[in-house]
Parts: sequence; structure tokens; C-alpha cells
Amino acid sequence: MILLFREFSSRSVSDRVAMSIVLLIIVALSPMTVFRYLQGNYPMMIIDFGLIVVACLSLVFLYLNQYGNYIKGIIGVALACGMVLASYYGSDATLYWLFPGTLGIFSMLQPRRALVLLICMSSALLPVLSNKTSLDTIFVLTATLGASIFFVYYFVRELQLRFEQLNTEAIEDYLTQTGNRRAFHRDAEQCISAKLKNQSATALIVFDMDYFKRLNDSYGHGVGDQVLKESTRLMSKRLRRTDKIYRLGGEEFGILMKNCSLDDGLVLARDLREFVAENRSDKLPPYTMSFGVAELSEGESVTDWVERADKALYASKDAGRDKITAAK
Ligand SMILES: Nc1nc2c(ncn2[C@@H]2O[C@H](COP(=O)(O)OP(=O)(O)OP(=O)(O)O)[C@@H](O)[C@H]2O)c(=O)[nH]1
Repeated sequence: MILLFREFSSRSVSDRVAMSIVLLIIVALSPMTVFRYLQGNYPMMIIDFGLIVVACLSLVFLYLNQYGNYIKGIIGVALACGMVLASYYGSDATLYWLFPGTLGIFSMLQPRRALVLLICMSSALLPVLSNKTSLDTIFVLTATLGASIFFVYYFVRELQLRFEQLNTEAIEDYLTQTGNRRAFHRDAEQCISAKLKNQSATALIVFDMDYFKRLNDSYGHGVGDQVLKESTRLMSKRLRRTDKIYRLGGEEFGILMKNCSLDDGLVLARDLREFVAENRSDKLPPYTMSFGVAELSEGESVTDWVERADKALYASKDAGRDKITAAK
């Protein structure tokens, strides 16, 4: 139980909602199943028992963190079907469960998927209800349920868009739209974990604009900004999908190259330097960059890795700039 609670606290909101729903289903429906059996209400007993079995299996998969999206989809569909069946076999009071059920589905699934599922559920409810309740009730239920689905959809969609926007702002550099230092540290830590797991090599290229203070002083900060934007845009065009560029601070950038050795990193750094030199805009003053390349070593921390690459970068500066140096 303690393990389950710890796992629960470390999970995303949608995982927690999914786990809560399945736990709630198990806890609430277990005594209900016995009660239905004693009442002789066998159809409802079978529905409840089926839901408990699906809930237990789902909880196991959610706990193991496997097939999370599929499981949440299955829980959503099971919940929707359960609500339709319960509306048919249960008393009129059962219909109140349609509202928390709707919220549960929205909290677990992507808003669009939840909307489609709930529209299907509502469509299935109409013929089910027409057999057992008055036209008045059907009308009020359809209107209130439809309005709830509509409002919750727009609320959740808005939240999701804002969350995505905040998430992007938290890991992206505003000026160059490259990853920021926070994103770099997160991804570099992942590279270290990958190396520990399967020995996959990662190269880090750091580069820094040459004589950038002079460029700023001569042409203004606006032009300096344009140079930073153009150079990183040109480089991004040249990178593979698995490579990513980050602004480490000021006019220093880093590129993480997954599954690449030191030699691969040196080849790419040369290619990037040439590509930028050949394609930079005539409207901007000429600019160059100095590079340092380091392959991640066994047992190395992010700080040590960057420090080695930085030392190589300083060696390029000392050698006259517009140079590439491999880290020792
Ligand atoms: N335009 C602009 N300038 C920046 C930005 N971030 C840092 N800088 C400037 O970059 C300059 C860096 O100067 P230095 O550290 O002396 O380096 P440098 O002039 O490039 O000299 P070397 O690196 O030795 O070639 C400073 O003048 C900073 O103000 C930015 O976002 N935009």
C-alpha cells in the first residue's frame, strides 16, 4: 500500500486520475457486487464484476507504467460503456453518475479523444433512455450533459494549450528558439543514463561567437541578436533530427549529438562552420565561431563534460579563433 502511494505521488495528473478511478471502481463496486447478488440483480452484478476485473488489470499495468495511454483509453471506453449500461439497468438516480464520469474521462484522455468518446456515449444513451424514462428527463439530461461536455472540453483544451506554451517557454531560449540551459541539463543527463544503460556514445559540441563584443559595439545589439538568430537557424537546418542545439548562456551554445563519437562530432563541427560561412546573409557583418568537441566519457558528470568541451573551445580561441578543437 505504501509502495502504491509512493508511486501514485510521483505520477502525472492523468496517471493519478486513472489510478484513482480504477481504485474507486474496485473499492466502490466490490460491496455493490455482493449486494446485487443478494438482491438477485444478476445483469448489474455481472457489469460490476466485469468493471472490477478490468480495473484490477488496469491498476497493475498503470503501476508497472506500461501501455499507459492504451490503458487510459481502455479505462475511458470501459467507463463510458459502464455508464451507458448502468443508465439502462440502474435506477434513475444512476444517471447522476454521468457527470463525474464525464469529468473523469476528460482528466484522463486527450481532450479531443475524450470529446469523441463522450459524443459516442451520449449518442448511445439516447435509445437506451428512450426505453425507460420520460421525454422530459431525456431532454433535460441531454441538454445538461451536452453543456457539461462542451464547457469542460473548452476548459481542458485551454488549460492544455497554456500548459504547452508554458512548457515551451520553460525549456526554450526566447531569442534563438533553441533549447535553454535547463533543457540542456535535462537532455545531457538522459545521454549519461543512455551511456550507463547501453554504452551509446554522445558527442557535445560547444561553440561561441568570435569578437562578439566588438560586433555589438560596432553595429549595435540588434545586429548582434540577428547574428545569434541567423547562425543558430542555419545550424539547425544542418543537424540530424536526433541532434539538438541549446543556448548555454550569452553567445555560447551547445549541440548534443546522440550516437556520435568524437570523430563524428569533429566532422559535424567542420560542416557547420563551413555551412554558416557559405550561407550567412550579406546584410549582416561577417562573423565566425570557435568550437570545442568532447565525447562523453565513462562515469562523467554533465558539469565535467561541459568543462572539457569548454577547455577545447578556449584552445580554439587561443589558436586564433574560427577553429575547431577536440577535447582531451
Ligand atoms: N547582441 C547580443 N549580445 C549578447 C547577448 N548575450 C551576450 N552578448 C554579448 O556578447 C559579448 C561577449 O563578449 P566577450 O565575452 O568579451 O566575448 P567576445 O567579444 O566574443 O570575445 P571572444 O569570445 O574572446 O572572441 C558581450 O558584449 C555580451 O554583451 C545577446 O543575447 N545579444
